[in-house]
Amino acid sequence: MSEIERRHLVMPHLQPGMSVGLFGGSFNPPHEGHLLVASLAIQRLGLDQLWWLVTPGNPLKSGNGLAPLAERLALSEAMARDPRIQVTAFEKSLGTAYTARTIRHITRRHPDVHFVWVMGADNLGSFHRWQEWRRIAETVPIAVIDRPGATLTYLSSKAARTLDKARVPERAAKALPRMKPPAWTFIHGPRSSVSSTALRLEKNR
Ligand SMILES: Nc1ncnc2c1ncn2[C@@H]1O[C@H](COP(=O)(O)OP(=O)(O)OP(=O)(O)O)[C@@H](O)[C@H]1O
Ligand SMILES: O=C(O)c1ccc[n+]([C@@H]2O[C@H](COP(=O)([O-])O)[C@@H](O)[C@H]2O)c1
Repeated sequence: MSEIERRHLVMPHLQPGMSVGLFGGSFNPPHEGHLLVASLAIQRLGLDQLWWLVTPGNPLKSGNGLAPLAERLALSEAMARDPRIQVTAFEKSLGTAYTARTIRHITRRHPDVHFVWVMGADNLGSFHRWQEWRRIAETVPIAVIDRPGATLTYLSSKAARTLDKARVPERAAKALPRMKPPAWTFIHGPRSSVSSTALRLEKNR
């Protein structure tokens, strides 16, 4: 295992009462869109920390073309300069790529911290295919950040329809981390149309 992987296997340090965003992704590679989501979430949700959770591998994506974890970590570190952003790969040490298991582990270990799952609007469209997605929504509040091409996803996605009654207005976003789940909101703000897929295609051209 590389040195950078080893350094990122430990869960970041926390204090009781903190509000912490959990921003999971492949980051293959990380880009400006991720930074925009991170800063918007920190600002609008009033977060003390945002964990940039670099996944060992999205269970719904083929591993084809997935850069090594060490490379994705190094690029993420170089990009996320805000001290409130903690780049971590501790899911690898848990031996899971499933978000439900990650969240169960984190919330049991830190019952005195207010966690909120952060994801782009495109992920809301496939959220109902994630393992134990209902359990995730019952365990932590969720902030969905607008993304070009996915702005209206919340109208059509199975998860959004199922969780309709748990949706809170965007103006209540600051209170979201302390709300009893299920609770979710959709956050609008500056958008970026960058994607890792486009960057990989450009690189291989
Ligand atoms: N430009 C963006 N705007 C809003 N959310 C984004 C943006 N890019 C990525 N995200 C969100 O960041 C998280 C991690 O995404 P990921 O690392 O898969 O990047 P991606 O650009 O979507 O990658 P790929 O094109 O390979 O699917 C997801 O929740 C995704 O919705
Ligand atoms: O737990 C699942 O079943 C699951 C299915 C798809 C995606 N996820 C998680 O969603 C996050 C975003 O993944 P990605 O590849 O869209 O960046 C990342 O943390 C993945 O591990 C989780």
